[in-house]
Amino acid sequence: MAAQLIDGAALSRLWRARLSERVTALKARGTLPGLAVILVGDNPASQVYVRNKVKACQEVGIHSVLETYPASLTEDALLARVRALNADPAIHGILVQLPLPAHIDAQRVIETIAPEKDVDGFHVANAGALMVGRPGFWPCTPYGCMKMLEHIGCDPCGKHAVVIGRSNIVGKPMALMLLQANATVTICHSATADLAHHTRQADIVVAAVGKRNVLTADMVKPGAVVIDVGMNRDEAGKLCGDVDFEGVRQVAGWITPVPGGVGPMTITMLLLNTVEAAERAAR
Ligand SMILES: Nc1nc2c(c(=O)[nH]1)N[C@@H](CN(C=O)c1ccc(C(=O)N[C@@H](CCC(=O)O)C(=O)O)cc1)CN2
Ligand SMILES: [Mg+2]
Repeated sequence: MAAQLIDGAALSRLWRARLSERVTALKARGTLPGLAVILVGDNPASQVYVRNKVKACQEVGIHSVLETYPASLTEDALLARVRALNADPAIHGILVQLPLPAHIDAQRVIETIAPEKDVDGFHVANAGALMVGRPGFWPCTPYGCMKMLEHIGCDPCGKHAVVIGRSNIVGKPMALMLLQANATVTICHSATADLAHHTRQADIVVAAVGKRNVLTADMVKPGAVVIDVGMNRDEAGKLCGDVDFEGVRQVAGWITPVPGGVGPMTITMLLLNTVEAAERAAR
């Protein structure tokens, strides 16, 4: 039997309806949640993502401010903008769209965002909070994956989860979230000797490499939950993930599509973090 689909767009609609109610409650108490979105340069994919973020804010009643700058913006100028937003009481969340132009030190920019406004969850203070299990902000993509697991009733406790990829924004935080949920976690990466050996043992596989067909049907245990974080283009220019979807869906128990899977949930978790930031500020 073919795998069941984990519909990230539908789950997003559910979450966004709940978030609208939290925004209404905040407004009634005199707080309008505010998100600042900064885009530097003209990366076409980034332009789509920030536009979708602004649109999603409108949907749930969050006030958003989009600031766009040319790729020639200096690092100092960007840091000055971030510091000004840190001091702005109308702004509860600050997001700097990645990637940044090569002359800007992205990590330095992220470390300049006040941790309590770092709704991307990329600041070391938030990464550290996740590491030790303290409250903070969780990075949106892996957070969205956890919500998808919860939604299908997949409790990671006691399960073997294999995360393919070790980036700071997806792979590493994903592994920590699964560990916090009491999964046995294996992290695989470009130097892993026999990837299939690991993935075949997994109850949950998260593919977050940025390369097509990293996971094929022969690498998956029957019934496994497969989450595809990849965002690639095939030869025809069609959007696809890291997973060979047509093959793997014949073996897996659950699978996320691309598009319409993890992507929409990433934006929804940004909304959740922003509402949470405003609620914390209003306490
Ligand atoms: N500051 C950040 N930068 C980046 C992040 C991030 O979380 N914070 N993640 C990615 C890009 N990203 C969000 O910014 C993102 C990527 C994709 C989607 C999405 O909804 N994808 C759709 C398809 C969209 C399309 O048609 O191109 C889908 O999967 O259905 C949302 C957010 C890197 N940068
Ligand atoms: Mg750089």
